[in-house]
Amino acid sequence: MFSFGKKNEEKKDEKRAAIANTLGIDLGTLNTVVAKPAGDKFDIYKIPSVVAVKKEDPSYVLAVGEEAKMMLGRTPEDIIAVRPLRKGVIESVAQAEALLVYAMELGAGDSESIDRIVIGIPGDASEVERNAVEEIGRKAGANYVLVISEGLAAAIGAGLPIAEASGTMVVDIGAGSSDIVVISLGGITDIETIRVGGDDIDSNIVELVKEKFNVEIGIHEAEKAKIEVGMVKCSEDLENLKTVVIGKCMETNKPKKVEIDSEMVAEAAEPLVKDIVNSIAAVLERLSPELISGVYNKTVVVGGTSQLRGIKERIFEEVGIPVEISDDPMTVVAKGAAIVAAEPRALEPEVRLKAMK
Ligand SMILES: Nc1ncnc2c1ncn2[C@@H]1O[C@H](COP(=O)(O)OP(=O)(O)OP(=O)(O)O)[C@@H](O)[C@H]1O
Repeated sequence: MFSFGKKNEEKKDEKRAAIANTLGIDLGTLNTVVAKPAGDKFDIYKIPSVVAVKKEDPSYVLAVGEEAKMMLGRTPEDIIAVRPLRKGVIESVAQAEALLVYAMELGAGDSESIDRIVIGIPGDASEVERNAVEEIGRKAGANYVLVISEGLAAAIGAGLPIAEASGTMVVDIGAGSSDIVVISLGGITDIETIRVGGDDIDSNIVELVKEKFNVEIGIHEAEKAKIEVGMVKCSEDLENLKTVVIGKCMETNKPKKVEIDSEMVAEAAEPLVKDIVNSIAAVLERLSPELISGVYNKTVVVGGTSQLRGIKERIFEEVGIPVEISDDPMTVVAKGAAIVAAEPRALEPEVRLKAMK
């Protein structure tokens, strides 16, 4: 692909054509994000990671993405709407393939086909899981499929100095899994993955509402409340916001309004927050002193759950690292993957060495 010795214009045309047929994909538990390089920007497509299938034959896919999401919990008896990934892991290969084919079609747009895709998956994915995703990518029609850690993709997408020897860190708090990744010289030097994320906050909110008000609310209502008023415990005096959700009274079975406030969300988020700070602390314990100043100077938090108020303050209070919250937390992984797809040599050793000179 990168044939040296050709005339500059020829090389540029080749590169443009190659980039037009590349995609970066963040195959997420909740959302699948597709980034397609377009000049020096990206076209972004966001798809709910949901497929609707026949109950009798779960490999028979009826709808994907937004259309399937509308069916979650509301489907007729013979149809079920499911998420192909759970906690960042593929649960059904046939359903994940349908999701990926849809994502690739959306990303391909007018291009006839997609040559190269790079897919971000959780950092602790096993060899079997990695191979399964690669296989799905090839089955979905890509000639070249590379699977990389979401954390590394996020660092590249966030523009962190990954090639430098001084080190940098990414904390990616997603829906079903979270990664803490230390990167230096273009490669991962340490990683801690926990299979928890924003989804766990939602189910904790459902439980708390049941306990406190004897009312059952849907998981979507819980997520909506979390996004509207969410915060985490920290020493900063954050405003206690309030919102109202409707659930089913467990005594009367009638609809009942309940108020959810920021403090309740913070309580629901506490187990996840503790897991995150403990994982960062574990990484810091293992961190070489050569990398500590790089990590201190440049740690970025990405992923949808990074948007909870107070997370930046809480991490600093607990582990002493000043972090930056990405202003683009939900698309950086796909963007980073797209950069690697368009320029696979971004990860090659000679590029890392060059970056050291
Ligand atoms: N403003 C917000 N405040 C708090 N949480 C949010 C906000 N917006 C989205 N989220 C949460 O972020 C999570 C989705 O984030 P993201 O898209 O990064 O995850 P994912 O890539 O699908 O999951 P994973 O990386 O675990 O596979 C969900 O739990 C969602 O509820």
